[in-house]
Amino acid sequence: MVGKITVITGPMYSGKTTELLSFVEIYNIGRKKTIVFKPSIDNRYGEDIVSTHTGFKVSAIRISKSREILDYIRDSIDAVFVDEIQFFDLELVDVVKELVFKGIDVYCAGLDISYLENPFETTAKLLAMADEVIKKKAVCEKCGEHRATYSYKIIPNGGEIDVGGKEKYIALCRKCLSEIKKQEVIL
Ligand SMILES: Nc1ncnc2c1ncn2[C@@H]1O[C@H](COP(=O)(O)OP(=O)(O)O)[C@@H](O)[C@H]1O
Ligand SMILES: Cc1cn([C@H]2C[C@H](O)[C@@H](COP(=O)(O)O)O2)c(=O)[nH]c1=O
Ligand SMILES: [Zn+2]
Repeated sequence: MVGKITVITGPMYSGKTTELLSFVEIYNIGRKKTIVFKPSIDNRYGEDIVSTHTGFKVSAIRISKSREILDYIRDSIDAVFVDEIQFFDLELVDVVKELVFKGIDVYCAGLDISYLENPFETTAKLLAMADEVIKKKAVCEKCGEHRATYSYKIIPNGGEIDVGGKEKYIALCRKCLSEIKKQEVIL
């Protein structure tokens, strides 16, 4: 038996973690054995927790390197969930392959592009391998339409890897992002 790969992607606030955790619940209701991982760099909500922006939380294992996932895998595990995949090293791709060939379903959630609009490589590679891709949109914080595909950094410092929330990033649609960029050129 082989497992399947599902990747949930989109900008910040688009509901990626909410969707990931709803799949965790579905497996748990079906009395399937699940395990959730997050990168140790993401220290926003405490050490051993994955949380949505609305505060819904589940227990998670914090890891620094993708390969550590394999240390926690037992024969009884039915599904593995990984949040914030954009922060993981590229070896996550091989780890995910190994898991699906063991018959485990793997669900990954994370940003597709940075605020500089560069694709996050680990997400991009997993998207290419996925059996199922769920692309989410957020509400644009400028025009209010449910069309936001970009995470815009309001304080343009701190680098491309920079953990944070609303104090640093907002969700924007393409039209509003292009308007803001035009203003940035004028200023
Ligand atoms: N601009 C926004 N668009 C949509 N939801 C937002 C926005 N800002 C805050 N939220 C809240 O964020 C929740 C989604 O949180 P979460 O699943 O953690 O998203 P993600 O993992 O994609 O950042 C929504 O249910 C909503 O309550
Ligand atoms: C756009 C962007 C985001 N980040 C960081 C900011 C947050 O800590 C996470 C994304 O969290 P979410 O669950 O999707 O809301 O990523 C970053 O480091 N670099 C970026 O360009
Ligand atoms: Zn907009």
